[in-house]
Amino acid sequence: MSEGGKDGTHTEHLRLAGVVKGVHADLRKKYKDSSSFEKVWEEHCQNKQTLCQYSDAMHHLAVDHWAKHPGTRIEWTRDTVLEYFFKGGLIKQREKDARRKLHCSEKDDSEATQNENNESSALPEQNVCSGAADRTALNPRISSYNNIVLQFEGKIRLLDVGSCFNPFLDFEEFLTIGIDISPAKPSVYHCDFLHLHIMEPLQVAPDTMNTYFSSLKDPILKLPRESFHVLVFSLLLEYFPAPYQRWICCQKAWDLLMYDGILVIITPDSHQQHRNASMMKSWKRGIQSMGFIRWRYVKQEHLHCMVFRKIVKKEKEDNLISDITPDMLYIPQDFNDLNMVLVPNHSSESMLMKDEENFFMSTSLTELPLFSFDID
Ligand SMILES: C[S@@+](CC[C@H](N)C(=O)[O-])C[C@H]1O[C@@H](n2cnc3c(N)ncnc32)[C@H](O)[C@@H]1O
Repeated sequence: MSEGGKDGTHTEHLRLAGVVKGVHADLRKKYKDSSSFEKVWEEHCQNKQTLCQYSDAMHHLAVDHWAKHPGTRIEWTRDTVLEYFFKGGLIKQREKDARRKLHCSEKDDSEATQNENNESSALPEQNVCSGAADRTALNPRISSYNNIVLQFEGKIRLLDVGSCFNPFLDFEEFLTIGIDISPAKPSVYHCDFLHLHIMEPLQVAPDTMNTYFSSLKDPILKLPRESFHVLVFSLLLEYFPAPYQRWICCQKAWDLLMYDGILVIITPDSHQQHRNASMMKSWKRGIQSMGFIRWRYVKQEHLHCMVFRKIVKKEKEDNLISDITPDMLYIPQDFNDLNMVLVPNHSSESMLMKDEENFFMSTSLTELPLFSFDID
């Protein structure tokens, strides 16, 4: 490619990144200046021109500038989902659950009470010790708990929230439903996930379920509880200016997933892994308090990639006495006005966030993991 061509590509990359970051910055500013987020969000969703510019820019950024090589967040998600369901991931977790349950019952027999006043008492693994397995047997809503791994005559049902350009559609292992407030492709359904209504579960056979999801009507206003094997939030949560919106999204993910289903969260961060380690710990604790357990965490050069498995939710009382709040799903941009810098010659897109900057400016998101671990 000629120098002129490279320059042209670089300029276009900067322009697209500017559009995306400009929309994020504008939304955050309006949220900070307003007392009603609902109003800000409603106006945002009605601003079709801005939304279309954003989705078009995001689509081109992802397809023309980031995804020139294999190994993107999309491939990482696909490989990880397949590993979890088909290459022993889930089975190993179930074996660990069984061992833990055995260990807990042995412990219960030998020690009547041991006051463990430490952080681990807030972890969902303790659910198993505190009777969650019994609740699983008793609660009819949890009837799918033991079936999920056996139900794959069909495809893995995957709900891609904030899908934009439907990057998972072509993977034949998945029955993909892409939803977005502003789809960049006709195959993506219009849907505001924040206002999605959750219906009662469909009590039907898996193939009937798949037929149901293959014939959804646009826009999507409601979806049945406990019907997806996978939910994906790829570059979604940081779009929202308020932590409680991220919280609502994770709670809805829990509602929509089958037991043992997984929530994949991918969020940008171009710093070294340790820089925002406390933020990731906070996310982990907050999300786990909703009835998830983190199965995998990978830090790539520009991304945090997380997988949470849906387990039995803790009893409400546990959360009431704890310090769990939606603010745990914070991002640096929430309170870091110092991160705002003015970029000359970018007029309306001049408010750029340093924490987002390296990410959206990076030429490809294909780096190998810097850091990765499973839950134990
Ligand atoms: C940064 S883009 C990510 C696109 C794609 N997931 C990816 O990884 O490249 C964020 C997307 O989330 C969408 N979005 C934001 N809020 C949403 C909501 N409440 N419901 C559905 N989609 C939403 C935006 O329209 C945008 O397309």
